[in-house]
Amino acid sequence: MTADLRVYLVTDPALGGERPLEATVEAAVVGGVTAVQLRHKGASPSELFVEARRLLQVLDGTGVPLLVNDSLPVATELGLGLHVGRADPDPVLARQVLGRDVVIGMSLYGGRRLADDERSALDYTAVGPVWATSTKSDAGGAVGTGAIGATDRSRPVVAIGGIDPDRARQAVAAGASGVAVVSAVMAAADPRAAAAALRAAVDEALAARS
Ligand SMILES: Cc1ncc(COP(=O)(O)OP(=O)(O)O)c(N)n1
Ligand SMILES: Cc1ncsc1CCOP(=O)(O)O
Ligand SMILES: [Mg+2]
Repeated sequence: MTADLRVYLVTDPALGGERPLEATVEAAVVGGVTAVQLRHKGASPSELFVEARRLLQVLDGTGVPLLVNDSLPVATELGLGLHVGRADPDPVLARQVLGRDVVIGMSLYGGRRLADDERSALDYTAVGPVWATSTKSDAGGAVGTGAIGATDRSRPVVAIGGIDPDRARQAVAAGASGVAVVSAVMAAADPRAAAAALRAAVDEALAARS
Protein backbone atom coordinates (compact mmCIF):
# COMPACT_ATOMS: atom_id res chain seq x y z
CA MET A 1 0.00 0.00 0.00
CA THR A 2 1.28 3.48 -0.77
CA ALA A 3 1.41 5.49 2.42
CA ASP A 4 1.92 9.18 2.99
CA LEU A 5 4.60 9.19 5.65
CA ARG A 6 5.67 12.83 5.50
CA VAL A 7 4.87 13.43 9.18
CA TYR A 8 4.36 10.18 11.03
CA LEU A 9 3.24 10.48 14.66
CA VAL A 10 4.30 7.67 17.01
CA THR A 11 2.45 7.84 20.31
CA ASP A 12 3.82 7.51 23.84
CA PRO A 13 1.43 7.47 26.83
CA ALA A 14 4.17 8.76 29.15
CA LEU A 15 4.20 12.10 27.32
CA GLY A 16 1.49 14.73 27.13
CA GLY A 17 0.69 14.91 30.84
CA GLU A 18 -3.02 14.96 31.63
CA ARG A 19 -4.04 15.41 28.01
CA PRO A 20 -5.87 12.36 26.67
CA LEU A 21 -4.14 10.51 23.86
CA GLU A 22 -7.08 11.05 21.52
CA ALA A 23 -6.94 14.83 22.03
CA THR A 24 -3.26 14.90 21.07
CA VAL A 25 -3.81 12.75 18.00
CA GLU A 26 -6.84 14.74 16.88
CA ALA A 27 -4.94 18.03 17.14
CA ALA A 28 -1.90 16.57 15.42
CA VAL A 29 -3.99 15.40 12.48
CA VAL A 30 -5.53 18.85 12.12
CA GLY A 31 -1.98 20.21 12.16
CA GLY A 32 -0.91 17.96 9.30
CA VAL A 33 0.24 14.57 10.56
CA THR A 34 -0.11 12.05 7.72
CA ALA A 35 0.16 8.71 9.58
CA VAL A 36 -0.24 7.59 13.20
CA GLN A 37 1.28 4.66 15.06
CA LEU A 38 -0.12 3.47 18.39
CA ARG A 39 3.01 2.68 20.40
CA HIS A 40 2.45 1.79 24.04
CA LYS A 41 5.26 -0.38 25.32
CA GLY A 42 4.16 -2.69 28.13
CA ALA A 43 0.45 -2.38 27.38
CA SER A 44 -1.56 -5.59 27.42
CA PRO A 45 -3.30 -6.65 24.20
CA SER A 46 -6.64 -5.62 25.72
CA GLU A 47 -5.33 -2.15 26.57
CA LEU A 48 -3.99 -1.82 23.04
CA PHE A 49 -7.36 -2.87 21.61
CA VAL A 50 -9.15 -0.19 23.61
CA GLU A 51 -6.67 2.53 22.68
CA ALA A 52 -6.63 1.51 19.03
CA ARG A 53 -10.43 1.60 18.82
CA ARG A 54 -10.44 5.10 20.29
CA LEU A 55 -7.82 6.27 17.81
CA LEU A 56 -9.75 4.70 14.92
CA GLN A 57 -12.71 6.86 15.91
CA VAL A 58 -10.53 9.96 15.92
CA LEU A 59 -9.05 9.11 12.52
CA ASP A 60 -12.33 8.09 10.92
CA GLY A 61 -12.88 10.10 7.75
CA THR A 62 -9.46 11.79 7.84
CA GLY A 63 -7.68 9.40 5.46
CA VAL A 64 -4.83 9.12 7.98
CA PRO A 65 -3.87 5.46 8.50
CA LEU A 66 -3.43 3.90 11.95
CA LEU A 67 -0.62 1.43 12.57
CA VAL A 68 0.13 -0.41 15.77
CA ASN A 69 3.62 -1.08 17.10
CA ASP A 70 4.77 -4.70 17.57
CA SER A 71 1.35 -6.39 17.90
CA LEU A 72 0.29 -8.59 15.02
CA PRO A 73 -2.82 -9.81 16.93
CA VAL A 74 -4.12 -6.25 17.42
CA ALA A 75 -3.32 -5.32 13.81
CA THR A 76 -5.09 -8.44 12.59
CA GLU A 77 -8.17 -8.03 14.74
CA LEU A 78 -8.68 -4.35 13.86
CA GLY A 79 -7.29 -4.29 10.31
CA LEU A 80 -4.48 -1.89 11.25
CA GLY A 81 -1.05 -1.40 9.79
CA LEU A 82 1.96 -2.69 11.73
CA HIS A 83 5.46 -1.49 12.61
CA VAL A 84 8.03 -4.11 13.53
CA GLY A 85 11.65 -4.03 14.69
CA ARG A 86 14.38 -6.52 15.41
CA ALA A 87 12.62 -8.75 17.94
CA ASP A 88 9.10 -8.39 16.55
CA PRO A 89 6.90 -10.40 14.19
CA ASP A 90 8.40 -11.20 10.80
CA PRO A 91 7.13 -8.64 8.24
CA VAL A 92 6.74 -11.33 5.57
CA LEU A 93 4.44 -13.33 7.82
CA ALA A 94 2.65 -10.12 8.84
CA ARG A 95 1.96 -9.27 5.20
CA GLN A 96 0.52 -12.75 4.62
CA VAL A 97 -1.77 -12.34 7.61
CA LEU A 98 -2.75 -8.69 7.11
CA GLY A 99 -3.13 -8.57 3.34
CA ARG A 100 -2.12 -5.79 0.96
CA ASP A 101 -4.44 -3.02 2.19
CA VAL A 102 -2.58 -1.97 5.32
CA VAL A 103 0.76 -0.26 5.82
CA ILE A 104 3.65 -2.36 7.14
CA GLY A 105 7.01 -0.91 8.12
CA MET A 106 10.20 -2.10 9.78
CA SER A 107 13.11 -0.51 11.63
CA LEU A 108 16.39 -1.19 9.87
CA TYR A 109 19.44 -1.19 12.10
CA GLY A 110 23.12 -1.12 11.31
CA GLY A 111 22.77 -0.72 7.57
CA ARG A 112 21.01 -4.08 7.25
CA ARG A 113 19.85 -4.84 3.70
CA LEU A 114 16.39 -6.13 2.91
CA ALA A 115 15.85 -9.63 1.60
CA ASP A 116 13.67 -9.81 -1.53
CA ASP A 117 10.64 -11.16 0.34
CA GLU A 118 10.99 -8.43 3.01
CA ARG A 119 11.21 -5.78 0.31
CA SER A 120 7.95 -6.87 -1.24
CA ALA A 121 6.27 -7.18 2.17
CA LEU A 122 7.24 -3.70 3.38
CA ASP A 123 5.81 -0.28 2.57
CA TYR A 124 8.59 1.60 4.33
CA THR A 125 11.61 1.26 6.53
CA ALA A 126 12.64 3.44 9.47
CA VAL A 127 16.18 4.48 10.34
CA GLY A 128 17.27 5.91 13.64
CA PRO A 129 17.84 7.32 16.03
CA VAL A 130 19.15 9.88 13.58
CA TRP A 131 19.62 12.26 16.50
CA ALA A 132 19.89 11.33 20.18
CA THR A 133 16.61 10.64 21.89
CA SER A 134 15.51 10.02 25.46
CA THR A 135 12.14 8.64 24.34
CA LYS A 136 13.42 5.10 23.67
CA SER A 137 15.98 4.00 26.25
CA ASP A 138 17.32 1.10 24.17
CA ALA A 139 17.52 3.03 20.90
CA GLY A 140 21.31 3.27 20.92
CA GLY A 141 23.39 6.28 19.95
CA ALA A 142 22.62 8.76 17.20
CA VAL A 143 23.40 7.41 13.75
CA GLY A 144 23.34 10.80 11.98
CA THR A 145 21.86 11.84 8.66
CA GLY A 146 24.50 9.83 6.80
CA ALA A 147 22.64 6.69 7.87
CA ILE A 148 19.60 7.81 5.85
CA GLY A 149 21.56 7.74 2.60
CA ALA A 150 23.25 4.48 3.59
CA THR A 151 19.96 2.72 4.38
CA ASP A 152 18.43 0.31 1.87
CA ARG A 153 16.44 2.78 -0.25
CA SER A 154 14.37 0.28 -2.21
CA ARG A 155 11.45 1.29 -0.01
CA PRO A 156 10.61 4.78 1.31
CA VAL A 157 12.76 5.61 4.34
CA VAL A 158 11.43 7.45 7.38
CA ALA A 159 13.87 9.14 9.77
CA ILE A 160 13.21 8.89 13.51
CA GLY A 161 14.90 10.08 16.69
CA GLY A 162 15.22 13.60 18.07
CA ILE A 163 13.36 15.16 15.14
CA ASP A 164 12.24 18.80 15.26
CA PRO A 165 11.33 20.99 12.28
CA ASP A 166 14.89 22.01 11.47
CA ARG A 167 16.10 18.42 11.70
CA ALA A 168 13.12 17.28 9.63
CA ARG A 169 14.43 19.51 6.83
CA GLN A 170 17.88 17.98 7.17
CA ALA A 171 16.49 14.43 7.18
CA VAL A 172 14.51 15.03 3.99
CA ALA A 173 17.49 16.71 2.34
CA ALA A 174 19.47 13.57 3.19
CA GLY A 175 16.92 11.40 1.38
CA ALA A 176 14.15 10.58 3.83
CA SER A 177 10.58 10.41 2.50
CA GLY A 178 9.29 11.66 5.83
CA VAL A 179 9.93 11.87 9.56
CA ALA A 180 8.54 9.92 12.50
CA VAL A 181 8.21 11.84 15.74
CA VAL A 182 7.24 11.06 19.30
CA SER A 183 8.10 13.84 21.75
CA ALA A 184 8.03 16.73 19.26
CA VAL A 185 4.25 16.30 19.08
CA MET A 186 3.24 14.14 22.06
CA ALA A 187 4.96 16.43 24.60
CA ALA A 188 4.18 19.71 22.84
CA ALA A 189 2.02 22.27 24.62
CA ASP A 190 0.26 22.78 21.29
CA PRO A 191 0.37 19.52 19.29
CA ARG A 192 -1.51 21.07 16.39
CA ALA A 193 1.09 23.81 15.97
CA ALA A 194 3.93 21.32 16.47
CA ALA A 195 2.55 19.06 13.74
CA ALA A 196 1.99 22.02 11.42
CA ALA A 197 5.58 23.19 11.85
CA LEU A 198 6.90 19.72 11.07
CA ARG A 199 4.62 19.38 8.05
CA ALA A 200 5.69 22.76 6.66
CA ALA A 201 9.36 21.84 7.12
CA VAL A 202 8.97 18.47 5.40
CA ASP A 203 6.92 19.85 2.51
CA GLU A 204 9.43 22.65 2.00
CA ALA A 205 12.36 20.23 1.98
CA LEU A 206 10.58 17.83 -0.38
CA ALA A 207 9.80 20.70 -2.75
CA ALA A 208 13.44 21.83 -2.65
CA ARG A 209 14.55 18.31 -3.59
CA SER A 210 12.33 17.96 -6.65
C1 LIG B 1 8.38 4.65 12.68
C2 LIG B 1 9.09 3.85 13.71
N1 LIG B 1 10.41 3.71 13.64
C3 LIG B 1 11.07 2.98 14.54
C4 LIG B 1 10.38 2.37 15.56
C5 LIG B 1 11.10 1.52 16.58
O1 LIG B 1 10.72 0.15 16.43
P1 LIG B 1 11.50 -0.96 17.29
O2 LIG B 1 12.93 -0.92 16.93
O3 LIG B 1 10.79 -2.26 17.13
O4 LIG B 1 11.35 -0.45 18.77
P2 LIG B 1 9.99 -0.27 19.61
O5 LIG B 1 9.25 0.88 19.05
O6 LIG B 1 9.21 -1.53 19.51
O7 LIG B 1 10.48 0.01 21.00
C6 LIG B 1 9.00 2.53 15.62
N2 LIG B 1 8.25 1.97 16.58
N3 LIG B 1 8.37 3.27 14.68
C1 LIG C 1 10.62 4.69 18.72
C2 LIG C 1 11.98 5.11 18.34
N1 LIG C 1 12.76 4.32 17.55
C3 LIG C 1 13.96 4.84 17.32
S1 LIG C 1 14.18 6.33 18.09
C4 LIG C 1 12.60 6.26 18.73
C5 LIG C 1 12.02 7.32 19.60
C6 LIG C 1 11.94 8.67 18.94
O1 LIG C 1 11.34 9.58 19.80
P1 LIG C 1 11.57 11.14 19.71
O2 LIG C 1 10.91 11.60 18.45
O3 LIG C 1 10.89 11.67 20.93
O4 LIG C 1 13.05 11.38 19.71
MG1 LIG D 1 9.23 -3.08 18.12
